[in-house]
Amino acid sequence: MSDRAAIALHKASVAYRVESGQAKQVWSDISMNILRGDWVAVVGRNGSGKSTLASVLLELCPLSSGQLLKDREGLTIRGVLQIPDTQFVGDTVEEELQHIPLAEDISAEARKMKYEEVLSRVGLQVPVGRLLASLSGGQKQLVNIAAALAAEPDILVLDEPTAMLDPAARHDVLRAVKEAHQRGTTIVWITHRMEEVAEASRVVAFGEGRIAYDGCPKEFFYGQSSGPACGKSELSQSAGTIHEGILPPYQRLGVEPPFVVQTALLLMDQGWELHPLPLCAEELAEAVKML
Ligand SMILES: Nc1ncnc2c1ncn2[C@@H]1O[C@H](COP(=O)(O)OP(=O)(O)OP(=O)(O)O)[C@@H](O)[C@H]1O
Repeated sequence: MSDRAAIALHKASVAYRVESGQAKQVWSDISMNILRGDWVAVVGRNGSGKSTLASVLLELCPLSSGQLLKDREGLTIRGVLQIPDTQFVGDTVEEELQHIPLAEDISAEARKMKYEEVLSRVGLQVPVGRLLASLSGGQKQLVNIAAALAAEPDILVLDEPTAMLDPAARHDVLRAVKEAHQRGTTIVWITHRMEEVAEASRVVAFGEGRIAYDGCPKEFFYGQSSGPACGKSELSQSAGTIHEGILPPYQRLGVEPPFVVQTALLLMDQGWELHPLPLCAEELAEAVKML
């Protein structure tokens, strides 16, 4: 485990028991360090093992072999799972927020105001006494995200947190997670939305039960043309990590790049040199201005 890692996997394998009673191997021999303060985007096709990573990090799924290592006792890890209802412990919004650290002598009124503030950080405005069963899927997901953020964990694991959200709510969640990251929370963000990868300092791509790519987002989308590879020495030690080859990693993994990258690649195909290589609309605008 690297000195800078908050949490690490060492030669980790996971097997699920299936109906026939046999074990189905999902990962084998995965090693990776998640560094303190990292923002890791986890990508890969359906069934490639991303949610299994969330479950392993949250200690909901045991390893069949290998180790999950933490940098210290008491490291706090919170997660937001794909299906919000599976995470609820209470019946009302308020009951989901009761673990938030607050002064013991706080008045009922101040407590209610604090809960409303926590919900408003992700743009959710519902009465705190509202029954969870009466919320929409996206609203339920926002309750879980608000609760996880308010706990101010050392590591926040988000499994497709924006899958059910409208664009405004996605924007609010991204802003709130960025603020948590700036305060020092390490982020592990599992996503199929490639535009969300732009926020990350690092991309880990799963493919066929192993880590198929571990590196920076620019290299993930632009391959060798992104310049010198970003520091990877401390990251994945997976024996199967792929970095060779001419095709950019996203193409080898069969995922579709975000619109900004698609536009940039078309411009580059037509002979334009872009600086910087854009991952977001602001960078694309900057690169186009320089042409
Ligand atoms: N509880 C379980 N029992 C048996 N097999 C499981 C279980 N959970 C997941 N699997 C299998 O493990 C593999 C990886 O599943 P996982 O949910 O980790 O993939 P994923 O990359 O998150 O997929 P998606 O993008 O569709 O959410 C799949 O083949 C899935 O069928």
